[in-house]
Amino acid sequence: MIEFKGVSKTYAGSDRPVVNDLTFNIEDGEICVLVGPSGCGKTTSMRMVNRLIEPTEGEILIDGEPNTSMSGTQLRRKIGYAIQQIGLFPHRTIADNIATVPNLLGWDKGRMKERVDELMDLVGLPADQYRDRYPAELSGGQQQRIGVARALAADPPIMLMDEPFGAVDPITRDRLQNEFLRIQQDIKKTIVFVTHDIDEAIKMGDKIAILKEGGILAQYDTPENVLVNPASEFVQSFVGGDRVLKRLSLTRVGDVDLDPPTANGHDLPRIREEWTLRDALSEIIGAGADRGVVVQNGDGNGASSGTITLNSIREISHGAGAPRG
Ligand SMILES: Nc1ncnc2c1ncn2[C@@H]1O[C@H](COP(=O)(O)OP(=O)(O)OP(=O)(O)O)[C@@H](O)[C@H]1O
Repeated sequence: MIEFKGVSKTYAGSDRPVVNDLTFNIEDGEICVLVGPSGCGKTTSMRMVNRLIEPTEGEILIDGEPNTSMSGTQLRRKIGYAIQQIGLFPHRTIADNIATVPNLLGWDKGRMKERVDELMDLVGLPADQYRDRYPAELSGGQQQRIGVARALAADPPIMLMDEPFGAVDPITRDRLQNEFLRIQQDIKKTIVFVTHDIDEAIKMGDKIAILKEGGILAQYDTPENVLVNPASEFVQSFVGGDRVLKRLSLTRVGDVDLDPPTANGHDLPRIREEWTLRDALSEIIGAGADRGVVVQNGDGNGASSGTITLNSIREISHGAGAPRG
């Protein structure tokens, strides 16, 4: 667990904190997304975890121990770091880039090679094809995968990720996010993830910490609760007007109570169980129908497990209400 306890940061030469009295806990195996407008202190907050920046007040505990009591080597072993600018070394091969931290930790060559191959496989770039290339020979999306692999290299329990999928087009970004969520199901790291994009925060976060100007924590909650019960006008406007749609993108068709299969459903749109309600809504409306036939497997030809209607989607979306208090 990572615990922020009354953490503030005021940079030298300024009289105003950019991070102000942050107190919250990040549970093991969870992705906590720090999100908020530009300059609200997201990166500063994250970099205090691995002590690239020291707080002026308060402390950060990792598994109950203040991070100030840990050596540089201990912090590197415990905490991986992936950033938007990627920071791959241009004159080192992909394999050497990924092995940066194991190298610093003095791993032997065989163990390093094995780990590099395993990670390249994990992020979907076959080692025999890519290990000896240089960063400039990879696309932006491939470079970001390598950035993530490098951060994972020494198998740290904690990962800090600063806009790790920021510098690519929206489609590649969506793919990288999905891949990473799939990987996370297996590796279960404790992750601090910085983004300025609320949609990314809602998609990636088990919890979201919404910061506002001056580094003040506006709300810390699950994506669902942030959408349903925004704690203030600020959170409500930051989350945006299409909260109902965002909420629908949190729920999969397969997770809701369906109506029974219809007998004459040939003309109805096919809705896959793994789709989100938002995808289902768009497919049903696009087909000019009021319901769709839910099918079980990915190719759309599977057995029908039921019917989903516009009415039931509307009922589910009703939870998105006014701000609390
Ligand atoms: N080394 C520094 N010295 C002085 N001020 C700094 C320093 N680093 C950041 N700041 C200031 O602290 C504030 C918070 O910066 P930070 O990078 O943490 O914000 P952010 O929320 O990550 O922003 P962005 O989304 O734009 O990256 C900003 O006003 C920034 O100008």
